[in-house]
Amino acid sequence: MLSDCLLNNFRITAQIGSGAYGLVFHVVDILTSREYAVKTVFKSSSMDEFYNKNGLNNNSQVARTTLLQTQLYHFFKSFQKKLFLPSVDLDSILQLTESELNRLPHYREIAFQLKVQSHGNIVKIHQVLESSIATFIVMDYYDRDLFTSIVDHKHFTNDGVLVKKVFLQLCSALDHCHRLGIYHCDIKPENVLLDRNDNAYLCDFGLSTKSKYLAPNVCVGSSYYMAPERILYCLNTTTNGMHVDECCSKLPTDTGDIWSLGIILINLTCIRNPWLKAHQNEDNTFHHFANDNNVLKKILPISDDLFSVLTSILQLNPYTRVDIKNLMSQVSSLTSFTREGPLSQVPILSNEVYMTHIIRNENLYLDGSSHFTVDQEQIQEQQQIQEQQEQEEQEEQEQEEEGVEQESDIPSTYNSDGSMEKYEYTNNHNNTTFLSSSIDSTPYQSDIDDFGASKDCKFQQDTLRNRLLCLQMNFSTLTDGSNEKWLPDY
Ligand SMILES: Nc1ncnc2c1ncn2[C@@H]1O[C@H](COP(=O)(O)OP(=O)(O)OP(=O)(O)O)[C@@H](O)[C@H]1O
Repeated sequence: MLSDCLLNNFRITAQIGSGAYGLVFHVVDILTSREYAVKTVFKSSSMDEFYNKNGLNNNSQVARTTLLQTQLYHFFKSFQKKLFLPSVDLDSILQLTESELNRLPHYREIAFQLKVQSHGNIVKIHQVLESSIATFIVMDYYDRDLFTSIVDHKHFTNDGVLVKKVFLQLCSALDHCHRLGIYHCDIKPENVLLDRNDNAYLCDFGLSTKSKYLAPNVCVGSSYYMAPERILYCLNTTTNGMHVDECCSKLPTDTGDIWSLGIILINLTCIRNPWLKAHQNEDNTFHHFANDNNVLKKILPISDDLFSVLTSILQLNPYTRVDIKNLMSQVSSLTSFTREGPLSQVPILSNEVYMTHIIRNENLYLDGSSHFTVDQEQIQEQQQIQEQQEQEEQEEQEQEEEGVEQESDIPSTYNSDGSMEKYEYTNNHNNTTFLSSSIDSTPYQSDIDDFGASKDCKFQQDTLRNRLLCLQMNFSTLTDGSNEKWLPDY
């Protein structure tokens, strides 16, 4: 519908993605013939006006994409299909203060991505164009995402080095984000893009946050990949030989991302998800895993080596999860992913392979024993970041003490696209969790600073994800007989 529309020097060729408040287009620069992706984020005020004017209920997810397309079409049409828009200085976006970001919530995603995009495995933003109804984010374009590549193309089934490469690049990108104080919170294969040489690029910072800690049960992310403490925080959990303190009022955000990496590692090696959600009461498989993690070996064709890596990632206690550097070291040293088949033998990565194909622009390197060491420059950079974070935390604390109202940096900007189903959890004081389908337009309402309060939180479940097989079975039957019959073909 929008093909042949011109946005400055970019010709729109096709729509390649959609969200509740946004659409993603493939465009070609008519001056250089280079391809780009343009994410169009509609301003919530313009959306509300549009819905009200047309007497529409903005809760209908199915209708949303069409409405966004229609609104954009009319906008282009009123300018003879040629829009000439001013670009916003990228440095000025990086300088936006917390209160400015609260007034311009759709700029939060852009600001966070700009902050981390110097890493070679993060999608780069080139321009931000501003109009009255939407902001257009011009980014590098990649024609495959990791989900399609794993599930549809079966691209990783025969190539253990490729699994390591993509996984380690993703780890490296995430480590970079965490070192800069940005926590992605929506790590999943759909948010990892691949270039023609199978290099991975992390995208979609729409749910990312600067909060180093989140209250238990603050649900943020996509259900299959979400860490258990974001879904149902168990008091006095003692499973898997660990103990989560009952009094814990805040939990680290970074280790939630690490949990998601563990699920991606399972996707890459087994082409399946272990459970629909890490909820002990509502997910049978996860419930059994929480009582005995050896279940993973029964439900997945994984080698003992991979099992031990997964055990270090999928710790119920967020504080005992492996850190990213150790995880990278463990994965690069793995000699097998599965018990049988092409992934049952995988080479250990040499320093050279690691440096050339995996880390590229980073300062990390492997020493002879395959452990990561960090150079002096990196240590200094980390110290500076840590000092800056400590200063920010101190300022926040001072503000709190002075009674200044805290501003949450949980995104509250725009919805997920029609392909996602959203579910709302309300966790009350009795620790009873209700599940109800929600088509509310605001993804997250939690006040993250009010740790004591009951939490209203919502998270998304991508219906398309059902293409990735999930092991949902009658567990007594599983433990009864041969496991193989429960393993879907792949
Ligand atoms: N730079 C890009 N190159 C190619 N495709 C892209 C790019 N950015 C996004 N896409 C495509 O558009 C889809 C939606 O993009 P993105 O996830 O950033 O938007 P969103 O509105 O936040 O969606 P969601 O609600 O599903 O998270 C992606 O899954 C991907 O298929």
